[in-house]
Amino acid sequence: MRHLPYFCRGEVVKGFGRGSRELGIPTANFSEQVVESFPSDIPTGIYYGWACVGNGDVHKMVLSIGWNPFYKNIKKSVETHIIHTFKEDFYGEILSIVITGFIRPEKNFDSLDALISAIQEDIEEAKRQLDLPEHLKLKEDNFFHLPEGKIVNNH
Ligand SMILES: Cc1cc2nc3c(=O)[nH]c(=O)nc-3n(C[C@H](O)[C@H](O)[C@H](O)COP(=O)(O)O)c2cc1C
Ligand SMILES: Nc1ncnc2c1ncn2[C@@H]1O[C@H](COP(=O)(O)OP(=O)(O)O)[C@@H](O)[C@H]1O
Ligand SMILES: [Mg+2]
Repeated sequence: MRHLPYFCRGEVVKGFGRGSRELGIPTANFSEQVVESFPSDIPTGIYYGWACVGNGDVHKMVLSIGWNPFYKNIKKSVETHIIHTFKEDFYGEILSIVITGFIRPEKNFDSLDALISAIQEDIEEAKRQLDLPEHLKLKEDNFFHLPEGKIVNNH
């Protein structure tokens, strides 16, 4: 895919609160400004890559870009589920991500359980793909060691 790997950094803001409450899968949502900075021709859908909160460790992640057809959102969102258990929320912190691969387009589902199962499969797929050398090497990218506070999107 032409835009990948895609590097992005931005503040974590509040979404609808459904990720943890309804799905049991929290997603760190980027601000509208960061969502608008994404290339308009990057396909909506589910991606995987690496993520780090503030100056923390780099973890595997899955990412959703789009309108969440199951919930029929009016505004496009970019949401990262970090494959790691955090002790606390991190609203207001700077999240740095590199998107390295595409999994599938966004879909609608007949039930909440079907959506949750699909996301769990995405997480397993992301874990497998990110262990491959071509994706693993981006975990060590200098992007994750830039001085904090500097907002850099894809450069
Ligand atoms: C890996 C992953 C895959 C997702 N796939 C879909 C999808 O196919 N269709 C959909 O409507 N929403 C999908 N979502 C988005 C969830 O609906 C969304 O994260 C949830 O509504 C939480 O939103 P919130 O952050 O506003 O609370 C996906 C989210 C993740 C992390
Ligand atoms: N592993 C994780 N991945 C993403 N966010 C997490 C994780 N663990 C805790 N969080 C916290 O949960 C919040 C997301 O939960 P969510 O229910 O999706 O709420 P919101 O709708 O406000 O995005 C994140 O902003 C972050 O502070
Ligand atoms: Mg969220």
